[in-house]
Amino acid sequence: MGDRYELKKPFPNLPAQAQPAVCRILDANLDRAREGLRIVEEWCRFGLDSSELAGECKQLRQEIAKWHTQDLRAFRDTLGDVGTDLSHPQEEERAGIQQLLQANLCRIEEALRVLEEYGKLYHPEMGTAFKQMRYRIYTLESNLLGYQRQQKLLRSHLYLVTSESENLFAVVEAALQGGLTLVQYRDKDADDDVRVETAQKLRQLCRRYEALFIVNDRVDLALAVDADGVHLGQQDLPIAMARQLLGPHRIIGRSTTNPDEMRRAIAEGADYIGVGPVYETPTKIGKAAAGLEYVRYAAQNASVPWFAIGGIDPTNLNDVLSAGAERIAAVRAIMEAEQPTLVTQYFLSQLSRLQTLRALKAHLPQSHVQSNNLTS
Ligand SMILES: Cc1ncc(COP(=O)(O)OP(=O)(O)O)c(N)n1
Ligand SMILES: Cc1ncsc1CCOP(=O)(O)O
Ligand SMILES: [Mg+2]
Repeated sequence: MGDRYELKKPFPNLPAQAQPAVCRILDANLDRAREGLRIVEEWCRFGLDSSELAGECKQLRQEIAKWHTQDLRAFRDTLGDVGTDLSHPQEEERAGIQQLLQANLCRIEEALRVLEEYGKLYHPEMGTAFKQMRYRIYTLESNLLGYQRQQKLLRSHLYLVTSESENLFAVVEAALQGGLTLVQYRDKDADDDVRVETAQKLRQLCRRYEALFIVNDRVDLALAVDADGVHLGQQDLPIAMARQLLGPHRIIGRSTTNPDEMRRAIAEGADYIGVGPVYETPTKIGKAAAGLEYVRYAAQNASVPWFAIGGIDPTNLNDVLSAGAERIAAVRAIMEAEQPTLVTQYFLSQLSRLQTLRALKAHLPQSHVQSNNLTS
């Protein structure tokens, strides 16, 4: 195909009086699809640094452009278009990047569907071409969502695992206000109807703050509420089985208490692992501490993001970080805090200070690190 699609035989069946309207529909939707793609492409390029996803958007834009011939543009009549003033209130406000992307992907899909249907009247090959492009958008959407999740996971250094609480939503929201980006819903006792309702509400809350939402133990519940992923312990479903059920783009985390479990979790495809319990904890009675030794082992050997967990609070955080942790998970320290926002901010500030220090150390000569006491 050249730069523009060659019109071998436009309008094989359509009466002449309907042709201008169809041309205007095609012209408007060719524009709409490309505009939407450009918006998604910019995020893939500048927000996610993904040349692969940006490249797919660009290719689709170029394929659409080939159909946008002069014949169709010639029918444009913007002044006479009764629809130019119609805008949806939701177009005026976007809660965040996720919503912006979702809205534009939806716009592209709608435009491609219109092009598929009306295109069949215009040219024998247009319907099939746009149907294929619509399926490519579905794939793009799913890859984009998966990529976004992985990026967010990489950027998350603090993980709140919830416990039953009368103030569950208020505490989680307070932590989100403090900058938390990763939440796990953990409830070992509630009935399923309560679990579904609670998970749905937490899911909504996390969405509002653009935080990842993970469900503990239950793949079915994670799917039912469209969670970003699931956390599985050693006694829960095998990772391969969970992956089959969840598809390629949701996050799967696995608990590990020793090097052997770590090796297996990573080999089986866990996206992240829990490392602990670092200290004995009343949140998990009867579970022996794996200790700081295991944290040191993880710092040297884990090849996926890992969260030190178990008994971590502001008083011992420094010991855990000194053992090499860059990510931590906590239940009581946040769920039972008088000021969950402040504790969250404290954890995050210490974790981010550590990252800065380690990045600095990696770029400075060793003599400078020692003489300026930049050890952590
Ligand atoms: C981040 C994280 N790490 C470890 C666990 C513990 O999971 P598991 O061993 O399955 O125990 P329960 O939480 O199910 O009691 C976790 N939940 N999160
Ligand atoms: C769920 C879990 N898995 C290992 S330790 C732990 C509980 C951590 O809770 P806390 O932060 O209150 O000690
Ligand atoms: Mg479990």
